[in-house]
Amino acid sequence: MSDVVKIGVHGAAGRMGRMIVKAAQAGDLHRVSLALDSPSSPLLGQDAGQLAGVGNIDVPLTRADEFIDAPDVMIDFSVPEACVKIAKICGERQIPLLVATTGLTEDQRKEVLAASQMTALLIAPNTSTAVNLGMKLVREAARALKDLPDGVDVEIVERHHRYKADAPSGTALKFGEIVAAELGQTEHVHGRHGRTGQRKQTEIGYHALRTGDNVGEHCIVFGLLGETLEVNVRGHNRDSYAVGAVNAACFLSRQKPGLYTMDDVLGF
Ligand SMILES: NC(=O)C1=CN([C@@H]2O[C@H](COP(=O)(O)OP(=O)(O)OC[C@H]3O[C@@H](n4cnc5c(N)ncnc54)[C@H](OP(=O)(O)O)[C@@H]3O)[C@@H](O)[C@H]2O)C=CC1
Ligand SMILES: O=C(O)C1=N[C@H](C(=O)O)C[C@H](O)C1
Repeated sequence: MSDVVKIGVHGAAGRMGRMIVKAAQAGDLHRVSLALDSPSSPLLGQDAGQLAGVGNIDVPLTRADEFIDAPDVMIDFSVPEACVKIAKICGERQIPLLVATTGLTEDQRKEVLAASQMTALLIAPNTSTAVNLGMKLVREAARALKDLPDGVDVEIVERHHRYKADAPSGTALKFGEIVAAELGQTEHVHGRHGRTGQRKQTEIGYHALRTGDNVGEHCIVFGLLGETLEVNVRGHNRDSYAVGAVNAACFLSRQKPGLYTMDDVLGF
């Protein structure tokens, strides 16, 4: 039996989907066997490799609601509504699934999570190694600063390209979740405007910049009296997300049903 991991890409014609196709075709450990996209995509039928700029790979872009042959693992970089649908299919067909799509509502996230009862599932708002290491550093910083007599103010600034549809980023929300768990913050404040009054100690602030073609930057600010600590991660291009996603997918393809994290993949 071939050891080459057959990868399905959901959202394959998108900015990230094309990067995933390119990364999945590199080397000899994995290959794209399925490329799915919107049933209304004008690109249906076109070769996924051609769309990704890597030449013909004999994998046509196919409607996400009409695929027969199951891959060894599915990678989802799509939109929330489609993510929920593919998670249901992958759960029912026991296809391991990496969910990278962000902007899901709490109800949508719960629907996706149900798939982990039947197959291996990893929900990763960010598949970059540097970002996930940054999350580890932020957890340590919050843990170290949580009992300061004068307190610590945490604000998260994220920067993304003008095309991004959700705000703040899923990565920023995950950073906030990590900080809140350590500091016990309960109020997530998105932007500020008007006479807000003094900042409360229970707040975490989020600020989203949308400019140009920024592929993703996150700065977690720990404000103390007299000094500031910042953890900053900046993407140069989308390669870090794509390589991280393909590595995570190959990890998932070997796992039993259950919920996994990027820390499991990276060994952090
Ligand atoms: N976890 C991570 O590391 C990262 C996560 N992301 C996240 O990935 C997601 C995608 O980002 P990006 O690639 O920039 O976005 P794009 O909009 O470029 O890609 C989304 C793709 O999904 C397709 N799509 C829309 N509706 C459906 C459907 N019903 N079924 C299947 N496919 C559908 C879109 O097709 P169409 O254009 O025709 O609508 C498009 O091809 C975002 O949520 C983003 O936040 C991004 C980078 C890194
Ligand atoms: O939309 C993007 O581009 C990105 N989205 C993800 C998020 O919302 O965290 C990950 C990365 O920051 C790029």
